Amino acid sequence: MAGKARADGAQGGRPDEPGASDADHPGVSDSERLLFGGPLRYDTGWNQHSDAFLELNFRAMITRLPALLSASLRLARQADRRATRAVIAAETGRGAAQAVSLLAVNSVLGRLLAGGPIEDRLRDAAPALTTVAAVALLSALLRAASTYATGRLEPKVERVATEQYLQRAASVELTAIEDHAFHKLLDTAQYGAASARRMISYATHVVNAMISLVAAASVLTVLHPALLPLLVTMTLPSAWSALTIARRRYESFHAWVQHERAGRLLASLLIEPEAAPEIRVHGVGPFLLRHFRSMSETAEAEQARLARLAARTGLIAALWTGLATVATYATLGGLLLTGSMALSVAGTAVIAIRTGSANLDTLVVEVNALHEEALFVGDLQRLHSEAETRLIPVGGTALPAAPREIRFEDVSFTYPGEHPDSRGKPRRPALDGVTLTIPLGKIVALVGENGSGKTTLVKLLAGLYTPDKGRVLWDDVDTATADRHRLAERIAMVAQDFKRWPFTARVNVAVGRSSAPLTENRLAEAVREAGARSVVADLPRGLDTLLARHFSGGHSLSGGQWQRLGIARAAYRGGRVLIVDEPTAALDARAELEVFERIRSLAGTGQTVVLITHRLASVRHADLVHVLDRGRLVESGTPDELLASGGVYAELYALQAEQFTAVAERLPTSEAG
Ligand SMILES: Nc1ncnc2c1ncn2[C@@H]1O[C@H](COP(=O)(O)OP(=O)(O)OP(=O)(O)O)[C@@H](O)[C@H]1O
Repeated sequence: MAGKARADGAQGGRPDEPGASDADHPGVSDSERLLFGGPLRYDTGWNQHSDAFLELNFRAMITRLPALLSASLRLARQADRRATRAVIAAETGRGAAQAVSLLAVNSVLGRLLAGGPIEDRLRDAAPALTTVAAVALLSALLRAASTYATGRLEPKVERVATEQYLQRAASVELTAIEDHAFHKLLDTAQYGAASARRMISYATHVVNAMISLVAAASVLTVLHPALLPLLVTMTLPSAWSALTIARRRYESFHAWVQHERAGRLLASLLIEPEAAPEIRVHGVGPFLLRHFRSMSETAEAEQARLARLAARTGLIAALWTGLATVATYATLGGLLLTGSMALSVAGTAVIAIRTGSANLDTLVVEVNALHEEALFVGDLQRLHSEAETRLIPVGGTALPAAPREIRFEDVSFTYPGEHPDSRGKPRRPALDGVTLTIPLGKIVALVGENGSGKTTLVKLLAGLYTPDKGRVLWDDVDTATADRHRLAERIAMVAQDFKRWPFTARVNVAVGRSSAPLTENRLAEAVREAGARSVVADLPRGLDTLLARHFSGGHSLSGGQWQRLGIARAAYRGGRVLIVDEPTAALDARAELEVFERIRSLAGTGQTVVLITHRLASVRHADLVHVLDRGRLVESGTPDELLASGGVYAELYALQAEQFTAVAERLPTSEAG
């Protein structure tokens, strides 16, 4: 199945069913076959998920409903208690008003169809008629009250649900965010907040329809017990059809959510400024557009499949309802003909049947809509419970106030999941039995070829991951049991791909310590320390320049300028341990020297610097160098010791030095030429 559009389709036309050939799937267009593993094998890499399918059946849907309903009630109460109470009271009142109204109509009909002069009959019916009018007025007032309270409640519910969603997303471990299954849950659950909002009005309609239905059903039972089951038979088919269609839609949504996300990503790639140069120079536009169209066409085929099934289900239900309606009215006719029912009672029965079946229809439609929304709110709840198990722990052992060293003891770490290029083969460990020491207050450099595990090591150091095996110790305190928030407070990090926030330059620096109020002096000092003063001076509005080019008034920075702001951010944070991953990759030669000079002076102030760099000439001022190779520590020592030992470091150093020597040797010749 590798290289095919796994789980990017739904049942029927789904391209991910085991053992199915492409020919079985009319939903998969030729271009998509190319995208996901045809002759060109232009696999964009989004098709590697195979989720366990949802277990949904009719009974499960019904039994889950109360729990989901109460969840939405809980949300509503969290959002606004008073408005929730007002909605419940108004809807209950409206339902009761309908029951009273039906009974009053029954009484009106009874009086009008009784014997005696018409004046007397009208006079007798007058109180009941007044009740009908009063109840109608009350009902209108309650409806207005409910509309107002619901309108107030809905946006609040959405806000509370969204906040809970975002809060969960921000407080889980990095491994959860990087886990594709959890990410899919984040994807689907984002619709839960809007669904929770919509559930409120559906829930009010359900409450209202249920009470009205109970009223109509009670009146019918009193009139004749045979009429009630017939009413139920009339409405069951629409219930079945609506729930079946909803279930299919939901299943399809789950199967296609990744596809949909990929489609949106393709569309956004076509318009994002960062991709624009390459799209034009490499002509990537038509490629992306072709795949966007192919993905959209596949999604359209799924929509068509759902529509076809919905039409068929609707037809079957309509046939069934028609037969039940005929049976109901035939029964009523039979009762009249045999004299088992008076004409006035039959009149009320017709009204009750019409009201009852209208209520049942409403109930079915609203319960169905409620159920559909509840399924998405259910995703939100699943996210909450899943996030609960993956939260960054709060509290823990205190770290020593003035530790001497950080020690990695036989640390191994493997990224979760399979190796992306191999079928079912587990990933190789990114770190494998690493034992090393980081003395605090010194400059420690991590060196090694691409993929040797340097970034992974500093992520473990920062507490972003915990080791699968071994320990990371601050003196004698194991970071696995330490207070993670306190640990993070001691770390400042300029990651390789540090975030370029679409905010002002000021915020981009101060976000390094967003929990404390912004201090201008500290900010100026951080900008100076990072050598970013010239960068800020060149900005049209200095620190207040918006660094988001696609916004009006936005400005863009070069990679090197950004890098200095990143360093300023870490300096502003002022953690005890400063981790810098490739700090000079985008800097010119002069800036590089300057940055290393500053990094050295930071160590002079007692800050520990953990430096990852490929520029070995810059490492010569480090107090200690650890060399990694394929996840293992292969050498440790001062730069001079490592050069003298003639190992991996010396070899890499010689390779870099050779390049300069070769160029230097060629220079006079080329100048002469
Ligand atoms: N988030 C991740 N998920 C899965 N595998 C990862 C992840 N990050 C890194 N890896 C894998 O872990 C191994 C070590 O990567 P790491 O980024 O630590 O190396 P590095 O020494 O910092 O490389 P470079 O010098 O290129 O930055 C690599 O094989 C890489 O593919």
